[in-house]
Amino acid sequence: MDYQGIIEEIAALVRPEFGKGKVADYIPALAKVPASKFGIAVRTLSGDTFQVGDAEEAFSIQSISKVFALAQAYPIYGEALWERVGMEPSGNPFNSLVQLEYEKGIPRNPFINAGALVITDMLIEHFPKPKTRMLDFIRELSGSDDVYYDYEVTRSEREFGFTNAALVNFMKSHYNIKAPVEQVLDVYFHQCSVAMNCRELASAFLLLANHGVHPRNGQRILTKSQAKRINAIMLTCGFYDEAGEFAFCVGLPGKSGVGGGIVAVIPNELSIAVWSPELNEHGNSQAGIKALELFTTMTEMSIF
Ligand SMILES: NC(=O)CC[C@H](N)C(=O)O
Repeated sequence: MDYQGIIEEIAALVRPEFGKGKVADYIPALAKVPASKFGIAVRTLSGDTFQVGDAEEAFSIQSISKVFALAQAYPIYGEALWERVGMEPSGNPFNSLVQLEYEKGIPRNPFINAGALVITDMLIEHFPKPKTRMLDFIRELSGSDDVYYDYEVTRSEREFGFTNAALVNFMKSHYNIKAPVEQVLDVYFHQCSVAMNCRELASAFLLLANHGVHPRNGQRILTKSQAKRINAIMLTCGFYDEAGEFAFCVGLPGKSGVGGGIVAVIPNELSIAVWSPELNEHGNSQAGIKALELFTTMTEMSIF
């Protein structure tokens, strides 16, 4: 398959999407990123890399980090993890508060903010240095020591993190948060501010195309079943209240972030990362979704 030709064609075809979305500004540091950035990287399990545009430029991965957090917590807590967070799509925006009250402080899934904050709390309970461990884990998976915390973004998240603070406080009142509220927010804001590029992201997500085995050193990080389940949750919950449409148009498990990144996985084959900072009304990359839709259409590859 001529992946290089396909992604180059996609980079040209998505141009009309530019200007239709809006760069995230509720985290002020993200608003500074030029809207015109665009990159795609494809990594195959057979060891090839294909890339186009700004695929080597680091950006804020934001909620894509929720997958890395879950991939650390799941092997430690096993199925007990699901006692504190659910596995159902929320049908609500990523930072929604409403469901939490009806459902007594148990978030719907690990990819909305509330659920990710519970996973962060679990990582704090287990690891003496969860922030260092997060970075080490992502560096190990991506094979790149260049992955870093963008502290300007971390500060910006903290300064305007009132909704996340509300979520943690509410869950703490339901005893679903164990660590101090400030610590949970600190680790979570760091994890969201991880900066890396499309190539590194695509490399890291090969883990989930490879049934939980690190594709380069052969180390098993997740059981086959855990990898399947994380992919299932990416498919049903990875795009919040747009998860149905993403499955409908793209047909792959994936995860987005408000930095404009999206990573998707074709099990047994490849992973693909796209970056374009302008977001649609659901907080997902406008051109990124279009690019992935074109990718599965042109390659005729999806999980369905
Ligand atoms: N959807 C996202 O990428 C949101 C992440 C962001 N850091 C937040 O917590 O609001």
